[in-house]
Amino acid sequence: MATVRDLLGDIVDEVETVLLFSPSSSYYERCQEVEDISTIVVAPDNGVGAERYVELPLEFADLSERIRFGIEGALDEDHIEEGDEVACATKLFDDVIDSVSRARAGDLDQSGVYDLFTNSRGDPEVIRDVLDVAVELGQKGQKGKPVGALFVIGDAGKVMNKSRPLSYNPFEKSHVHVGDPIVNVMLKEFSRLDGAFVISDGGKIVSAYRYLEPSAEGVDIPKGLGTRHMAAGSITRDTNATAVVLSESDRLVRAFKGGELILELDPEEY
Ligand SMILES: Nc1ncnc2c1ncn2[C@@H]1O[C@H](COP(=O)(O)OP(=O)(O)OP(=O)(O)O)[C@@H](O)[C@H]1O
Ligand SMILES: [Mn+2]
Repeated sequence: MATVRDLLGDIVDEVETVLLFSPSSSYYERCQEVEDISTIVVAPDNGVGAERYVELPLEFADLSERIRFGIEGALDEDHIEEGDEVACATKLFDDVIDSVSRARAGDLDQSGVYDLFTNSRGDPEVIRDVLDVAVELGQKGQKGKPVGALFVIGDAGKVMNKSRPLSYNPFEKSHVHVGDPIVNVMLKEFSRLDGAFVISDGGKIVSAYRYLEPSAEGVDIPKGLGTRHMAAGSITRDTNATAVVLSESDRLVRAFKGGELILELDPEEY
């Protein structure tokens, strides 16, 4: 009689590398005791002190996104090589690791999300902080009403040249950065009015209320999205900036880079 283990054990057959997504330290320790495997921890922080580690900038609600990010990160950090068979152990329904997927490194489509964080002009923490603000704004809205917002991160000089002010700039001469709790409150407050926030590579808020005037020629954004998203897509093709948009109408958060939609998040799932 075959057992469930015979049937499902195939998933990890001849696998030499395990990617552990956000393991507890006891789980990580148990993994260290397994012979002939190399372990890579993929998590928001390296609390377990893993030797091989990939930082996860956000907890992807979509499991395949999370796994692709981990594998791309492990490849980029040279923890694994293309063609390696890896097992990915993740939390899906529970707060403990409850699922395993097998993949061959390099075979999955590039997600673009890893690239968004590692190869953008803006620092990865700045992009993450802006995504956090957009997600929070999407969850809460402005006094309960849905609100839209547009953040342009990186290459700020060029972005300023391709835009003009709609109103006085409340951040003129100030030296404030995203991620600072007070600033996050300000960003949410100012998002009631029109236009875009312009943020430097390092996270300094350069301006609010900018009307972007990039050329939209040849920019292909999904149908149904309006001028805010078109402006976001276009500015990232005209400059090396990354754009993060919260939609007032469908309440999703999207990121654009190089003129393309890279990431779509539902704030309700975070
Ligand atoms: N070029 C631009 N630069 C900065 N802000 C813009 C630009 N175009 C539009 N916006 C902002 O986007 C708002 C919404 O415009 P619109 O409804 O056409 O965009 P949308 O892509 O459908 O966004 P949403 O999903 O939030 O409705 C405008 O009121 C304005 O504040
Ligand atoms: Mn609209």
